[in-house]
Amino acid sequence: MQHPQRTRIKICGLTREADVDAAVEAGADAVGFVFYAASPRGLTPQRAAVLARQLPPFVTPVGLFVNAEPADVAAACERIPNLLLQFHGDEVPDACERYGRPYLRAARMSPGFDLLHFAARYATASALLLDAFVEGYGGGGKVFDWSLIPPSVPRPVVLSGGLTPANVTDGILQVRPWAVDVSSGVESAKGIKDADAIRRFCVAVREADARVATPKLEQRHFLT
Ligand SMILES: O=C(O)c1ccccc1N[C@@H]1O[C@H](COP(=O)(O)O)[C@@H](O)[C@H]1O
Repeated sequence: MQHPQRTRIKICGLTREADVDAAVEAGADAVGFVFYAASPRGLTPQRAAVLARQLPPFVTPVGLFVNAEPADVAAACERIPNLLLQFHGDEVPDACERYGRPYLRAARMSPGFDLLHFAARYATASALLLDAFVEGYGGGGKVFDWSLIPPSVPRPVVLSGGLTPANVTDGILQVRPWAVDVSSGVESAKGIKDADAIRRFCVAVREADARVATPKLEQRHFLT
């Protein structure tokens, strides 16, 4: 019997109305807005709020922050009331929890990184987003060695880092994550998404789902 899980899809780093439409039409569950001035995908809360108003119900806006000032996170939360937070810098647990909102915590994966210790430290995270360790915190389009992920992680896992329409099926079959997240792998230029690549990415995720028979990661707390 086919496993009932539908891998959730987040398309990150959106900056244009047309890209939001493309992500929604392709079936994305979440779209990410980067509130990090050093990123070529960086947006102001005002601009992100305009894009977020385009989202239909059940598509979640996610705000990505890298060591942001609390006032800046709060300002984004005020502009986009249903914003799910994603912390992608060096934020300690208290800094992630202080807004009283669900949050994703990015883990920068490299050999020797202790993901289980990280998961225990960020036990209040809605999910751990696993990205490759790169200079400049993320969005580098770099794949990490998926075998670094322990077979059982006590939080839902969002697989990220260098995913593309060509490798996401393998990633899902190998890791069996709760969700996948992509940015540079569906771009034609930094901050400019390619609608066809977004569509092919989502099709590749569904192909993987169709091939998944049993969950690999421990996610029973989610499936009950
Ligand atoms: O997108 C960015 O510029 C960025 C900057 C700082 C931290 C994270 C960033 N992006 C996020 O990194 C992961 C992986 O991205 P990619 O698919 O490898 O390009 C993803 O969550 C991006 O949104």
